[in-house]
Amino acid sequence: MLPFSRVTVIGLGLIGSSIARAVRQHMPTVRLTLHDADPAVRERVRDLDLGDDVPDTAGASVIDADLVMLCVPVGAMGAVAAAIADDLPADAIVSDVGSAKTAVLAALREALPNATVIPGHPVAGTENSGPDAGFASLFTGRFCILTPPDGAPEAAVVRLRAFWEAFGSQVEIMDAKHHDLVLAVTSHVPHLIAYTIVGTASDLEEVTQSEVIKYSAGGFRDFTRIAASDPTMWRDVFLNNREAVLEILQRLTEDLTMLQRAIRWGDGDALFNLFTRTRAVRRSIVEQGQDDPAPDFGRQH
Ligand SMILES: NC(=O)c1ccc[n+]([C@@H]2O[C@H](COP(=O)([O-])OP(=O)(O)OC[C@H]3O[C@@H](n4cnc5c(N)ncnc54)[C@H](O)[C@@H]3O)[C@@H](O)[C@H]2O)c1
Ligand SMILES: O=C(O)C(=O)C[C@]1(C(=O)O)C=C[C@@H](O)C=C1
Repeated sequence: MLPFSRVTVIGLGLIGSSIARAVRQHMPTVRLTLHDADPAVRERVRDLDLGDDVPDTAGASVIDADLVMLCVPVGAMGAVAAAIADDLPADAIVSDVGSAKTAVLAALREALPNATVIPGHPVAGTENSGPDAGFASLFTGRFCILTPPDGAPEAAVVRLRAFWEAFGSQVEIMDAKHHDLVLAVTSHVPHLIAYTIVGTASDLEEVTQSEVIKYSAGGFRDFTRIAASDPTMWRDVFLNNREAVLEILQRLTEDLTMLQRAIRWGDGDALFNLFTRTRAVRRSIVEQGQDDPAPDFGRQH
């Protein structure tokens, strides 16, 4: 049996449009209602025929929903929740896909104090944005982390888990604060490093823009992919996961200083030992199949 029969997705960019496509593919009988604040996006979503209905207001899109999935930038979650508050059915489950969880949970609970709110985060994405960037298999073989607050109804968590598992995601349950620390290490600070190195390279007066493009065949090219990620989304992630990001940045700064000293004083052992350890990390990720864009978690889809 399907966990939900009337799903509303608000925010039809990369993630929202991927969810819409995955719902169509894996749950074709679900009634799918889609809304985006941007009229051009709504028009495109209608052209792409991603849902059954594309109302012009957020309120109208949730009137008979049993699941409302918020797929807007983290900084817009509170405003969207406030916009649907009057029209949300009492038994609907509200979830989201935001990359930071503590701030989103607080914003959703403030705007929707009586609703069942179960935040989530599919750990899957690309550097692209908008309704054309989405694809149905984005979540297949990827983790989706749910961060239910204390006292969240277990039945609601079970239904949301079933929703993501239908897309082939592996669902994990985590405390929101712990999520934010883990993701600061594995996603947020790595993006900041990519933004920094690409920014530094393009600022260097001795190196021209054309040389940056010409010689970016190797590692730098991988950084440029990450540094092409959506500016609004990432501005909001850093402003809404301040504490954890600053804590990890402090650690990173200390480690960089240690490396600076090793290079200055010719301490080859320190460099060699670190690089040996990091090579082992990469190899264990590859062995676990996590470098594969769609590892098989042993489930039939
Ligand atoms: N891009 C990724 O790799 C990735 C991965 C996992 C989670 N996320 C999270 O998913 C969310 C969406 O990211 P995305 O990459 O799909 O962004 P996106 O820029 O592709 O799409 C966001 C959409 O939200 C719409 N929007 C903005 N404010 C709105 C509002 N107030 N009401 C209705 N619609 C509004 C925009 O018009 C846009 O169409 C973010 O919270 C992000 O942190 C992103
Ligand atoms: O592969 C990418 O382009 C991503 O950045 C995806 C990525 C990540 O850091 O892993 C980015 C943000 C998310 O919240 C989840 C996934």
